[in-house]
Amino acid sequence: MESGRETPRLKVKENWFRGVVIALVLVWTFQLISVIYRRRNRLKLPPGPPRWPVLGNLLSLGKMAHHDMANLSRKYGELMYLKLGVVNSVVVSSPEMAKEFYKVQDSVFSGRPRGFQSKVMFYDSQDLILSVGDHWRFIRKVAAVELFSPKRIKEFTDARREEIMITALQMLEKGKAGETVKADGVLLALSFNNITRLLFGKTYYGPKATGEPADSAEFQRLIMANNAAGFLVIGDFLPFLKFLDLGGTKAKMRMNAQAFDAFLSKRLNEHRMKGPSEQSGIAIVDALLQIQREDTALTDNTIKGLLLDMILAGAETVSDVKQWALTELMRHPEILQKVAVELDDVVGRDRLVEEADLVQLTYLQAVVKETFRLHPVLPFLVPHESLADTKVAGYDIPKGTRVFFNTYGMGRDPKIWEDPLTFNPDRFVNSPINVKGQCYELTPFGSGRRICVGLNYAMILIDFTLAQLLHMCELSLPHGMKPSDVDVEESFGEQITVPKLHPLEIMAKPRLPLNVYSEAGVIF
Ligand code: HEM
Repeated sequence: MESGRETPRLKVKENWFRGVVIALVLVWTFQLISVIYRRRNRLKLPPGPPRWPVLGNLLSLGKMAHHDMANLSRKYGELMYLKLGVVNSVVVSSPEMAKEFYKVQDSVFSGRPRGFQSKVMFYDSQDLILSVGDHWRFIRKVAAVELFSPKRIKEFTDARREEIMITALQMLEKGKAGETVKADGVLLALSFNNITRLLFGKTYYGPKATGEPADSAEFQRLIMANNAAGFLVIGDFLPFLKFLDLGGTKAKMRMNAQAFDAFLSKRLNEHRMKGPSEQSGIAIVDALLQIQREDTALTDNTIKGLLLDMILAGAETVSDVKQWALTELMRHPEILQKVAVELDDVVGRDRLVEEADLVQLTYLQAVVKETFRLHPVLPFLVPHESLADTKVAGYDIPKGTRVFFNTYGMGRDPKIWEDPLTFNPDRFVNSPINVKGQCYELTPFGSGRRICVGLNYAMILIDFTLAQLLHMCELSLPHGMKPSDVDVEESFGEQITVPKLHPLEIMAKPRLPLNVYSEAGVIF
């Protein structure tokens, strides 16, 4: 007896069994591949550029992906297919086609892609921007009804005015000392202060920040670290490279996710302990905690995800739009002059702008629309994903297809706009086109059921800041610089936004009688 050792017969049997299993796996894999292959071949996909094996069209998109998408779709048409690694994608480039996705098949295309970032940073897509299905419906309702209702937005009017005054004062003080300001810095600080004041009742930027200095330093560090990390993870497109961490993006995202989570958990704990303060509106975090007390489906992770959405989606977008608008105004003194004339007609020179004036500032609104058209800060919006197999314009769109709305290309398309490269707000004067998702040639906030939930709030921030700054301040360029020297170079790549590459530099001087400032508490 050879106890503890295998007999030759047993070994033969085992090898035979292994062989059969391997053969079966191979046959099954082969069958699966051929089924997928046959199915793909049967599909009638929209036209698109030739694809490389494995990489597909990944190499067709460079650093300025929105330029490449716009150029390619000029060649391949209003519905273009791109294969980004393993990800089926379509690019939508005409108002008619956008309507098909946003309206006719809104529910089919209401999904969002998932990836490494949504998993580690956004609580496995438990936030609002990245969630789908019933969970999305639940938070969307909370956000639309409880957080961004007209009543709630109005409650924060005083807070918005105060924050804009702080910015105007800062600019005027610099101007008095003969110094210019970099618009990106002051506008970004203003946007983050507006958002965090809405969310937590505190501000974390600038000398007048009301948050603890350590919290302010951490918040600012996190914003910079998040931008530095980027948003693209190659393994989301080429799964066989999932084990790699090119450029350390995944490690950076994990670290940022932990630090954001710690920051947000601290805010939740503080507000749980203190309860709401009603100084100027109930902070959104208090409103969410109140809802949580009545409906436990609103978990801490969902609340934190939603707060993170608003921090990351609602500040840089708003400040980038304002900077692009000011840039175009400084390049076009005749348009700036028309804005000033309107402000003096509507508001006069013996008081400051109030939010109630905005509805009458129709030329300024046209300037903002023209800014959205020529400089969309989200050039292909936030991608959607199809939740089922479907057909569009006779083409097959498989389930899981990513949808990019080519707003950059559409905004510059001569088939849609006359003289599209010229900044001309007059095209929107007496025009029915608005940015509320009903006019598919101009959808900077998207459209349909997933339209930006912060749209009305964002528009007030943009219009009010521009109106107030342009009414209070005489803006000029640095000494020796001509309007034609102001560049419109874009940068792309940090997150999915397109800010101005070189910050706009401006000098602010008072343009109203000095008593108007002192009566409003702005002393410089
Ligand atoms: C100029 C400023 C802004 C622009 C251009 C913008 C644009 C967008 C776009 C294009 C989408 C996706 C729409 C779609 O999928 O069809 C979106 C979604 C969203 N935005 Fe904004 N946004 C801005 C400001 C804000 C602000 C101020 C907030 C909140 C404080 C906000 C919060 C959100 C959220 C939570 C979503 C996800 C909605 C959902 O998926 O159901 N955004 N935004």
